[in-house]
Parts: sequence; C-alpha cells; structure tokens
Amino acid sequence: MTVELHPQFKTKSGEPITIGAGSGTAVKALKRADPTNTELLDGIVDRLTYSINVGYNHLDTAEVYTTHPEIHKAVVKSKAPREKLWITTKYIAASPHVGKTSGSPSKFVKEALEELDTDYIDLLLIHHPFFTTDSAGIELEDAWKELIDAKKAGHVRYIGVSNFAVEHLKRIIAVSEKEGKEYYPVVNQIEYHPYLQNQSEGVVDFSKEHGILIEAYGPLTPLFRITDESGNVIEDHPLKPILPELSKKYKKSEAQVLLRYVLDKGILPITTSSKNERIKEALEIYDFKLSKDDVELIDTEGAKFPYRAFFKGRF
Ligand SMILES: NC(=O)C1=CN([C@@H]2O[C@H](COP(=O)(O)OP(=O)(O)OC[C@H]3O[C@@H](n4cnc5c(N)ncnc54)[C@H](OP(=O)(O)O)[C@@H]3O)[C@@H](O)[C@H]2O)C=CC1
Ligand SMILES: O=C1Nc2ccccc2C1=O
Repeated sequence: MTVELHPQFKTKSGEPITIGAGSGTAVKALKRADPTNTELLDGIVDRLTYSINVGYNHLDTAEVYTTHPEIHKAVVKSKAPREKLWITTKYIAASPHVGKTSGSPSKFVKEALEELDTDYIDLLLIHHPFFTTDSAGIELEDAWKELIDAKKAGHVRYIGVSNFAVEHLKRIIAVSEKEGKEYYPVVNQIEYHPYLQNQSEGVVDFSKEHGILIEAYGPLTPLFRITDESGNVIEDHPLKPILPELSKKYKKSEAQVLLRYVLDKGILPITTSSKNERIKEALEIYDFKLSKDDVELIDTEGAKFPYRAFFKGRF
C-alpha cells in the first residue's frame, strides 16, 4: 500500500518508511504528570501497537516524551520484527518542560538503547537548537559531533535535526563537512501545514537543496488547533470552507486531504490520534493524489493565515 516517496529511508530490512506514528503529543504537558497513571501509558502502548498492526512502520518518540518504554512495549506486543520498523528518537539538550535531561547525546543514546531494548536507533535527531553551553552545558556543534560519533559507533543508522532554521543547519553542516558525506543531517523535523509553510525563512528550500528530508509535525493543525492567544477557537480561517469541498471531491476526510497535501509537497507527515479509526484513516492516503491546482489552492489560501502552534517566539 505504501509508495516509495523517500527511497533513501528504508527500515533495516529494506522497506520504505510510512508516515510516522507520533507518541509525543499524547503525553500531556510533555511529561508524565503522574508516573503512576498506568491507564494513560497503557493507552499509548495500545495505540502504538494498533498503529504497527495496521501498517505503520515508522514510530516517533523523544527523550522529552518519556515514551521509550511504551514504544518498546508496543513493538513487543505487535510481534513485528525490530528490523521491519523505523524508530526515531530525539535528544534534547535543554527543555522548559522537563527538569531532567540526559546531559550529553552519548549518554542519551546509551539510555535510549536500554529503554527501547534495542541495539540500534534508526534515526536520532537533536530536538531543537535553542541551547548553549550556558543553558545546557553543551554547544550545538559539540552535540552534533556526538551524533556523528554515535553513527560511527553503529548505535544509530541516520542522524538529523528538528526545529532547525537555516542558520542552525549551516552550523552543523560545517561540522559534517569535516567528516564526510555520510555524516550530514538527513532529516529536519519541523512544524509544517498550510498555515506554516516555512517554520523559519527559507528552511524548506534550504533543506531540500541539501538533501535533507523535511518531516512535518502538526500536519493537522488547521483542523483543530487554531486558537487565539487566550485559547479561544478561531472559527473563521481560509481553509475552513475549502477543506470540506476537497474532502467531497476526493472522497477522503479533511484530515486525509491535509496529510496528502504534505506528501504532495515532498514532505513526510508525523501524525497521531487517540482514536483507532483515525490512526487507520491517516494511513489511507497512498491511493490518491491532489491535483496540482488543488495543492496550489491550499498553498495560496494557507499563506493568507500564518499560524504557528509550537515554539512560538523562537523563530
Ligand atoms: N519535533 C518536535 O518538536 C515535535 C514533534 N512532534 C511529533 O509529531 C507527532 C504528531 O504531532 P501532532 O501535532 O500531534 O500531529 P497532528 O497535527 O497530526 O495532530 C494530532 C491531533 O490531531 C487530532 N486528529 C487526528 N486525526 C484527526 C481527524 N481525522 N480529525 C480531527 N482531528 C484529528 C488528534 O486528536 P484525537 O486524539 O482526538 O484524534 C491529535 O490530537 C507527535 O506525537 C510527536 O511525535 C509533535 C510536536 C513537536
Ligand atoms: O510532541 C511535542 N509536543 C511539543 C510541544 C512543545 C515543544 C515540543 C513538542 C514536541 O516534541
């Protein structure tokens, strides 16, 4: 059912990766508010297991989500061979959301391998670039060098970044240049949807020009996340009347139209839901394509309403 949109990314057993099943936004406030709340954690395991069983081979986690154990449990429950799955995790150097971070990427990799109970990570990202020696005890270039070293040691198959602007990409590419082609970043995971077609100026083009795949988090933002600063839902935005029309035209849900839009832009969506039917539906986007005109319509209408849901004030 999947198409080989990004043939450079295959699981260890050689299958192209699907869109990603997220495990971040399910953890409220990005941490276990109550570590004894096993109901919540079991729910995440169940949804991830279901995701694997219906065909996702791409799971997205991060240090800050604290969902490595749930990812591991889901892999075991699904009985999927490890090499048929693609697991992305993210190192965070400093976070306003968590007191504890692992410190250095090398320490994080060791912990992640244990928590995931695996001997390799498919893709390791730096979660965001907003740290310095003062705030986190490590500089961006040094952190990136540790990702390169983790790849050299065979602990990770690919390395990349998240929430990086062009200036940050340039800084790490300068480090990679000294190491050789295979140590360049291969992914930049950023917020991406019609209302945020460039998380920061020029980042999509720059990433594409440098062979860096953009992964889109928040791809469904126009459907449910549009609020004013006080959190009140904004009902009136340009895609509100257009998405139902496209949904009717393609006989697909509005969510499927938005996910397909992202794919049609050459970008790989990461999505999630607490509802099994939506998880399954999100994967059913490989059997249709939006016309060039409809992609342009979404581009044009989306650009009229710039909206950022994550990392407000950082770019
Ligand atoms: N690198 C980074 O900094 C970040 C990474 N991420 C990663 O990306 C993943 C996905 O991000 P997220 O922003 O949640 O992705 P989405 O934009 O796909 O939003 C997911 C939300 O959409 C709702 N939803 C799903 N399907 C539908 C539908 N058919 N109709 C209406 N609403 C729907 C879900 O609610 P419901 O449960 O009710 O279905 C869910 O809460 C995260 O889990 C995380 O792994 C996310 C943010 C930042
Ligand atoms: O999943 C996530 N939700 C977030 C909210 C704020 C900052 C980062 C993230 C994630 O990575």
